[in-house]
Amino acid sequence: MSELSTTDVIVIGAGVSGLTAARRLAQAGRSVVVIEAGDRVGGRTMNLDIADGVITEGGGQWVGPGQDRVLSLLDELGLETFKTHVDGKSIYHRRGRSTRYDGLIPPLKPLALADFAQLQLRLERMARTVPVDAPWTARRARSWDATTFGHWLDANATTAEAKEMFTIGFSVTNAEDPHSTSLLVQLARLRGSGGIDHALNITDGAQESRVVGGTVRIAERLAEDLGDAVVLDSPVVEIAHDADGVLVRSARVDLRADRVIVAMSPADAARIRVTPDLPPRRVMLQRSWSSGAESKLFAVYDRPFWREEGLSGQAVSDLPVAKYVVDNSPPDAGVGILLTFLGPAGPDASLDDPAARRSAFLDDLTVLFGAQAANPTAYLEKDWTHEPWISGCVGSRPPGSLTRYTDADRRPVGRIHWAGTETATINQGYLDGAVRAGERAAQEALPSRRPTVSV
Ligand SMILES: Cc1cc2nc3c(=O)[nH]c(=O)nc-3n(C[C@H](O)[C@H](O)[C@H](O)COP(=O)(O)OP(=O)(O)OC[C@H]3O[C@@H](n4cnc5c(N)ncnc54)[C@H](O)[C@@H]3O)c2cc1C
Repeated sequence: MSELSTTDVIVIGAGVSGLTAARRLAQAGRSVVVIEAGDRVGGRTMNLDIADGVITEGGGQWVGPGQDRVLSLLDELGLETFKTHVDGKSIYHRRGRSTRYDGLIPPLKPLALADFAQLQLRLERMARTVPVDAPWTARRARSWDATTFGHWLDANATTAEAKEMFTIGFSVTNAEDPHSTSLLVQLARLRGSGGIDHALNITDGAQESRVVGGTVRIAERLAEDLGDAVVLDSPVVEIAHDADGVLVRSARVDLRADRVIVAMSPADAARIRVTPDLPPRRVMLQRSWSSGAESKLFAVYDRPFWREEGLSGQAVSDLPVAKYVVDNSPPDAGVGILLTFLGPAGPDASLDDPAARRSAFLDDLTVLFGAQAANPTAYLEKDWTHEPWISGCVGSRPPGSLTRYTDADRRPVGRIHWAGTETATINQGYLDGAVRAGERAAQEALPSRRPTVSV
């Protein structure tokens, strides 16, 4: 155990949010220490190695227009982006039939297309009435928070095909079953992130670009600049706070500071003991936060062979595993990578077996892209339900939480401030939300000075 020392601000969690907060505080002349439980920085961003410097992203990977704070941070850190590959025809596969199409919108049947449009129109009209900073004050907040997005879809979709489209889009972008998220939460997210087209699209949307070298480079670059101020392998177990300062106890260091920023999802913050107790609103929010269960599955080929056939690599289907597929090849296309998202964990227990999952994914890819897809040179998976310090993918609030616990996600408790993408009002759940939350928490903690009185 190292000697007890002091700093202006302690940041707990070396994900994008915590490291951004630390950078802004250091830039403002504050001393800061970042304490991370794991043996690496980046949190929900990480690279998976394929071979010889070729990587793919196991966690968050895309950035897009409107995500101004993360785009500006990328510039500041000298990191470059490249466009997600979209050239060529995409595949829509439903009920045993594949259709190739150009552009963004899969060729749904005319009735389903009209249904999709009316659902989108209604959702966006409802979202416009939800104040992004205080969704619980919307006129219909109580009734929208009493139901789930999935139940709303069940009641308002008139075609199975349009409902399927929304379910696939929702599950991929939210890592959750639509029946577990409050409708009000979903409306607030739509309001804060540019609407449905923006959420679903590659071009002009949230999936437009990737970071050269992987998004984990953001955290790595931030940590490089912070140097020794980042302590790894040191899970924080307790925060003690009073009017004079905070004391943070972790596996490798105990530190005093004027303020602390907890930069992680509320579900993960629940593991840290706080004395005196947090307000019940905050405790209940943390306990009820549901983390998303989502895995990323990658099939790697010696080249993106589908491009030679005029295909973009993008597919939307009703197949068991590959419901949404995208070309995730590196910028030089030195290898070809097809990516799909699996989850939330569903009732199909056969997919619990890794070998069965791999084989079901490759079967689906073969249906979509032909026999060459059956024999990848490598297969990789990243499952976010087995991380020791991260309880899952981006999650959300169940019905009732937003109207009951309102802003307990980000309201400071004494000298404790909250960051993490889940506390953002704009682009919540995205990397951009993580940056915004870190910058907001740093701003709150700016009045900090080194504590002179012990806790
Ligand atoms: C599969 C997947 C796909 C995604 N796709 C995208 C995408 O394409 N685009 C996009 O914008 N976003 C995407 N996201 C979301 C994005 O990755 C997150 O919004 C962002 O990385 C969250 O950063 P954060 O700093 O808020 O939290 P985290 O990255 O979770 O950081 C929290 C840190 O706190 C640490 N910690 C936890 N407990 C303790 C403790 N007791 N003591 C010390 N440290 C602790 C954790 O180890 C972690 O490092 C995706 C996420 C996943 C998982």
